[in-house]
Amino acid sequence: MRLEEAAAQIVAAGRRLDALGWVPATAGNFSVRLDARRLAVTVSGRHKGFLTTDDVMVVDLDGVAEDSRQRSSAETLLHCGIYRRFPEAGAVLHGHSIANTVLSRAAGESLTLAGYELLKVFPGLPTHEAEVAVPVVPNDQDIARMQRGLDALWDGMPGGMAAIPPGYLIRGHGSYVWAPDMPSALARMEGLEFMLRCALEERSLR
Ligand SMILES: CSCCC(=O)C(=O)COP(=O)(O)O
Ligand SMILES: [Zn+2]
Repeated sequence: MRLEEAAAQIVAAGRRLDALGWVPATAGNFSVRLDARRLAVTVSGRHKGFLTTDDVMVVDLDGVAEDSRQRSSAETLLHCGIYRRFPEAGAVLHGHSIANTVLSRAAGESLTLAGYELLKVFPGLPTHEAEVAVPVVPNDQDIARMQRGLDALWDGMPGGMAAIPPGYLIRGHGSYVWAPDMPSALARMEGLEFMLRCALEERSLR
């Protein structure tokens, strides 16, 4: 994909997720795969609801910036980790919603979503009669170390690549989702966040 098109998609995604309240302050980061070796990713520290195409830059799959004067997202290596592992990933979204933050603090090593119609946003689930165990990983300011932990987790998951859910939660921090393209990534994030919000509300009813 051309950088201009990717940047326009990222700017629009920022507006959408800001309208939903999932990227408060300067939280969140987004990316789109450009080709086999490069991705377009948000510049660090910008408010994601007010992005312009100048707030999107190019890095390689090791997180090295094409233009060394620009500083990419502090979490760039998590985006790279997804594109490196999942060849079908074309867009990655990260947000900090209240639901993902609160539930990830309370959860164990995964958070199971079961019985929701919106489970169909995940691949290979044609019915609500299913469950997805969304991994919950520890937060860590050392992002390279966090990515090594994710790689170890994915390596150890039974069922191979197809069984790995296209998203995870970072405890007390936020969610990551990915999909083949930006519209699908937005749909997955909205679906995941809807189910997390439901789970949170169900807990408050108990
Ligand atoms: C104020 S949010 C703290 C950093 C973070 O978690 C985030 O998602 C945004 O960081 P970035 O460097 O991508 O702007
Ligand atoms: Zn974050």
